[in-house]
Amino acid sequence: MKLSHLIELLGNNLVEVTNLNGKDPEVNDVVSNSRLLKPGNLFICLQGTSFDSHLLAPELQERGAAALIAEKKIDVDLDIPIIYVKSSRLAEAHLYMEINDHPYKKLTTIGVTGTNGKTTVTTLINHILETFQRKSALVGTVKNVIGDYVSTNPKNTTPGPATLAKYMKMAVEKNLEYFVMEVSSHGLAMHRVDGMRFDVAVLTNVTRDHLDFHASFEDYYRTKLRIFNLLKPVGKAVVNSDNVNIGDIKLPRDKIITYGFGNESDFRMENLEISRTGMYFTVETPFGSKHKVYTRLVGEHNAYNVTATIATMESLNYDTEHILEAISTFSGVPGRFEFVEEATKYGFDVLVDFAHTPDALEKLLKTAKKLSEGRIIIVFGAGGDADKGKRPLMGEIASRFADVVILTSDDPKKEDPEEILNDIEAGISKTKPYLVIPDRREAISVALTLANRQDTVLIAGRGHEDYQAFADYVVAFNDKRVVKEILDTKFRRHAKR
Ligand SMILES: CC(=O)N[C@H]1[C@@H](OP(=O)(O)OP(=O)(O)OC[C@H]2O[C@@H](n3ccc(=O)[nH]c3=O)[C@H](O)[C@@H]2O)O[C@H](CO)[C@@H](O)[C@@H]1O[C@H](C)C(=O)N[C@@H](C)C(=O)N[C@H](CCC(=O)O)C(=O)O
Ligand SMILES: Nc1ncnc2c1ncn2[C@@H]1O[C@H](COP(=O)(O)OP(=O)(O)OP(=O)(O)O)[C@@H](O)[C@H]1O
Repeated sequence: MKLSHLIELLGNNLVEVTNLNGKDPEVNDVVSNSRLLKPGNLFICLQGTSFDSHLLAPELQERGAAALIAEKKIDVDLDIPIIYVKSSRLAEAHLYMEINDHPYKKLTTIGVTGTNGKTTVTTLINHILETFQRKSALVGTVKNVIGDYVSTNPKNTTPGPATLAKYMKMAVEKNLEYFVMEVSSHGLAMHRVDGMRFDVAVLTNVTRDHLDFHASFEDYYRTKLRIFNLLKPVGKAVVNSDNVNIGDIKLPRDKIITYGFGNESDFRMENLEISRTGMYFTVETPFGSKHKVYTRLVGEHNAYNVTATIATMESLNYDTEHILEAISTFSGVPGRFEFVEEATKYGFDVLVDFAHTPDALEKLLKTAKKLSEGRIIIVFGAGGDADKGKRPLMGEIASRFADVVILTSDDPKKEDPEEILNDIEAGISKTKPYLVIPDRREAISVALTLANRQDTVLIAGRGHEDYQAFADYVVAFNDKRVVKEILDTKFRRHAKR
């Protein structure tokens, strides 16, 4: 394709074009990673979070780039055209979709954003679609599945524009019909999804997280709302109106479908009954029908996730009773409110959960308290290189709801694990027993040893993850596996008779 065609697509992102000299070179591909550059490519330079690829400009020309896109002045003499834009990331998002023939147009696209619940909702939607024998791709934190292509533990929850466009094109080539994806606030802020449009965009909730990246809670909240600028003309917004003020969404009311316990919700929940093995509740639809819902998921937060899913599927014209049948067979996402069944023979419960925000931790603790007849013992930490301000809040919540708190390492990354623990400890009430045991295996072992019959041990923060990342090394670690190993090899307590 001609460079002039790609320039036209930049719209008001375009600032100026230099070095064109009457030429209109042929461009054979678009690329933003220099390691992948081939002669004839249009290269997008951008100021990244750790690297500035504008600095590579002379090398890129030398290696045959047809032209460059830049968002900063390139102060070296080049012969190839330079297209200056306001935002290289925005250009990236649009151009990758263009060269992949806008695959989102051939798919029914569902994007789920929110602080918590994205993986649960996307996985449940995907499960329902599979039950209806619809072919669907799933993209998110735990895995990316596009037909027979599967990648586990992806680098990003929301892939960058190049990978996203590649996945969508793959989905079209594999004759898939749906594309269900998690949309993180980083993804929205970095324009990763700006080149595509959604048939349904879901907002599960916005509570404190990522304030290392976003300037303020307001900025984080507004970033989440940006997903609603990316709807297809037929698109619908599905919103938790108990948490989000729908007046903040700049869409006509008939484009917004709300859900919650509140009286004004379009999909209104009531009569929630929670047990260890699942929940029953009622959902009243905007059409006035009332439905009894059964789900194997546990916790009020999961009632929200299930109802978000019902609203989404209804908006795509699926029959409510069939949706509910499919929901009843969903066993959940690994590492989310997952019991380690091996512990029950000792008379106590062990639960692994991915709660790593104050809100998720509170929801987890409240649910566990409802279900447990004994004490709640919680083992948790906080991830490194991330929002530090949430740490004391998590400490405060843990000591408010749990009987015994054991602070340990989560995923310290480049931070000193002891400092992370100090940050959490600052929020802990000193009137309750708590321990600080940096080694996660040891912390879990102590929690299991302390557990009496009928107690519940919560191991929070790592969920399905099977590693812990430290400054210079990564260790294999999966909470559920470690619990089983400790019970199998070290536990000397008599099993329940
Ligand atoms: C901090 C951050 O978010 N970084 C993301 C960002 O990277 P970046 O573009 O800033 O990368 P960079 O290394 O500075 O490079 C800048 C540019 O130079 C190019 N480059 C770089 C080196 C080189 O030799 N040649 C070259 O051309 C790069 O291709 C890039 O275009 O854009 C990339 C593509 O979109 C992302 O993969 C990458 O995510 C990193 C891996 C990451 O860890 N991000 C986390 C914070 C994140 O995004 N998390 C959310 C989930 C959050 C949650 O809910 O918990 C997510 O959606 O994953
Ligand atoms: N609707 C919800 N409201 C509050 N907390 C929730 C909700 N759904 C799940 N959680 C909590 O968040 C944890 C992670 O759930 P899930 O993986 O579905 O969310 P997520 O948004 O994908 O998280 P992440 O982006 O960090 O991967 C769960 O283990 C649970 O503790």
